[in-house]
Amino acid sequence: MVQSLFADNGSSNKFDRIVADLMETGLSVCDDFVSPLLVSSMALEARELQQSGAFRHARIGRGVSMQLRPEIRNDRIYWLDTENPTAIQQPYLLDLETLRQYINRNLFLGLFEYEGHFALYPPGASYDIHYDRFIGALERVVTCILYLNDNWQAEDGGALNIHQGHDASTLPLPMQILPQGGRLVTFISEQFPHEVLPATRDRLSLTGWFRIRP
Ligand SMILES: O=C(O)CCC(=O)C(=O)O
Ligand SMILES: [Fe+2]
Repeated sequence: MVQSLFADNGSSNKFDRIVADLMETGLSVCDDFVSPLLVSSMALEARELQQSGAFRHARIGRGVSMQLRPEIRNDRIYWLDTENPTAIQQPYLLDLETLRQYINRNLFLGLFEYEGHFALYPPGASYDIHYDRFIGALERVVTCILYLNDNWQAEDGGALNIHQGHDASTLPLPMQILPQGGRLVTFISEQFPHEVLPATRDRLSLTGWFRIRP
């Protein structure tokens, strides 16, 4: 069953619920967005890519100002080829396409395409507080993070810490969200500064953004 951590608005499906949360608060946490079987298949695919050396140290910034800054961010990433998704990625990307259409229909954001990467945070790795939408990445409008971890416990750490942004929020912020497998966190990128806290075990996710035309 799909559960929303926020208001039960009586909507019938996960896309309606996420859209209702986005309209109300700018942020949605949807458990079981993806089935456990698909979570483990995607996690296995990410592991195989990592073992074949396909992951790269993540950088910050964009274009010429892109740089390695491990003191700010030290996860490893692998960009999806969304034009040629693997059979394992396809069901999730199809769901994201449905979500994109729901968001456009209800929030009129004109979201145009999706970009995303697997991210692996080894134990102790973190990502300092930041916005996903900034000068140089203004086309990123909605952030979607799918977690791919089995049986995550609070004592494992690694929470996504959502902070108060420029505008007052109706949410109780800061809010910590654990990277539980199958959980999708969606938020308006410019609305929430956020950080990834260090974990005691590997932390795997598929992070992406719906973009507008630059
Ligand atoms: O993995 C997360 O919980 C957040 C990752 C993130 O903030 C990013 O990649 O921009
Ligand atoms: Fe982020």
